[in-house]
Amino acid sequence: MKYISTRGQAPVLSFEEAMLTGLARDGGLYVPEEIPTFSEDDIAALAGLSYEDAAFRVMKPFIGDAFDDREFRSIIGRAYEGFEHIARAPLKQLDSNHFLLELFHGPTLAFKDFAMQLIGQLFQASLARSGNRVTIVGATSGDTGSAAIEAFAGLDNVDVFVLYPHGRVSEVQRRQMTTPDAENVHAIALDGHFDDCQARLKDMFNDHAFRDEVGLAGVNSINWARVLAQVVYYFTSAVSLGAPHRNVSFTVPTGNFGDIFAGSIAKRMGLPIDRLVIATNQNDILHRCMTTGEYRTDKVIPSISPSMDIQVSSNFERALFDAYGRDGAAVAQLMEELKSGGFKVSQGALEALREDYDSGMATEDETLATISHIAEVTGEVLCPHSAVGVKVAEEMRNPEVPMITLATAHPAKFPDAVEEATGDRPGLPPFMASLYDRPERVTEAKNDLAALQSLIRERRTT
Ligand SMILES: Cc1ncc(COP(=O)(O)O)c(C=O)c1O
Ligand SMILES: N[C@@H](CCOP(=O)(O)O)C(=O)O
Repeated sequence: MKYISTRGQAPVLSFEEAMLTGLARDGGLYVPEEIPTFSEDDIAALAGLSYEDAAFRVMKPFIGDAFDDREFRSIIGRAYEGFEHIARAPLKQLDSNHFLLELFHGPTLAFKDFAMQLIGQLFQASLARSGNRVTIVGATSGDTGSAAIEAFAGLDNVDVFVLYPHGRVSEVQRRQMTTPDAENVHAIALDGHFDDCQARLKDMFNDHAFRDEVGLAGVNSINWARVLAQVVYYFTSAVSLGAPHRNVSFTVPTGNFGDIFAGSIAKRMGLPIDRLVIATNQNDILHRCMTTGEYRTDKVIPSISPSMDIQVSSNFERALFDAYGRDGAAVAQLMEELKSGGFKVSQGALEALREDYDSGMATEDETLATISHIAEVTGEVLCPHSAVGVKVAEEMRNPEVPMITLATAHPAKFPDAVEEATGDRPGLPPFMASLYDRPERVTEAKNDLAALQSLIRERRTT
């Protein structure tokens, strides 16, 4: 399996190389040259398997010979052993044909753990073999950063720097990033919003001298391995509702477009997905784009679902690459136009996007009302991101096709919003009980590339 860049000008890489490289050297994102397909029998054979066994079968065709089967199985086993739920990603029924896929039973209580725990193990195995050292820099609106710090804290051969928007993550998210005391992890509160963090991260990758000097690696969904690990739960959940003999749809609370893009990969592999619904909060650039064809950035408006307060949606580039017939030059041109505020998607590409995706948005009031209504009717307490998904799913769903909404974080990560909606403050699980008592360690930084690069050079232990 080979990986190519969405901008068509970077070296073609193997899985392991793409995983360690992060952003392609032409500024694009790596995608598989071809998507492997599963037959109906392959999909049916996933029924009844453990999450780990299903993960092995779904991911194996993408990794080639990077890890032998024994090693890959044992990496997967270690990645998911810390999850609190035996099913890893359990389904809950909300209504006759609406299901919630709970993705928050990992160590940092968000869907990011599914990929990050795996990547931590993959990096460790690969770096131990090569003896190389890397500096991981991540950009986060709250959940990727905590998951990355949890996955890489104390590991050999790796330093992790996480840029988060100062004052724009929840207290639980911040403490998850600032309280671990391992010397190789560093939380940086950037004076800006998430898009600034992600832009500086991409600037660092595009500064080839710097990336080579520090051995820069990425664990955002820039990294194909992140997307790949997220493909698995589309299969396990659809199969448990009757796939391949029954179609299902998914609604995905969306910001950086990695999670829903993983769903589109599952569909192209042969999983019978009827609709993939993009659900956004009031930062609704993706919904506006799907509706009008105009992708124009606007001011980020802080919301009660802060992890989705994103305007420059990184993985949309991967979807555009496919929608433009895998024309790297066309994608590079669009990304150039994005630097000055946005672009218009061609009619053909928009039609291609609409073949795969529907979209909807939830206002702040609708999000709160959904948390309150669902708690009252079903007893399920949603985090605000998941509530955005449930609200949009209810609007968009076809009663004939089961709808699965991804519940992307635990409500206890966003207790203020949940308390406002329900009157009850959700508590953290016992294993995180000391979070509020631990000392915090954080560096405040300006939104300035050179200053950030100096900070990373100074603090790196490797
Ligand atoms: C809780 C939560 N829900 C939804 C999203 C959106 O996911 P994606 O960025 O993959 O679209 C994020 C951020 O990634 C998140 O942290
Ligand atoms: N919502 C994310 C933003 C970064 O997304 P990623 O999937 O590219 O890592 C977060 O919580 O940090």
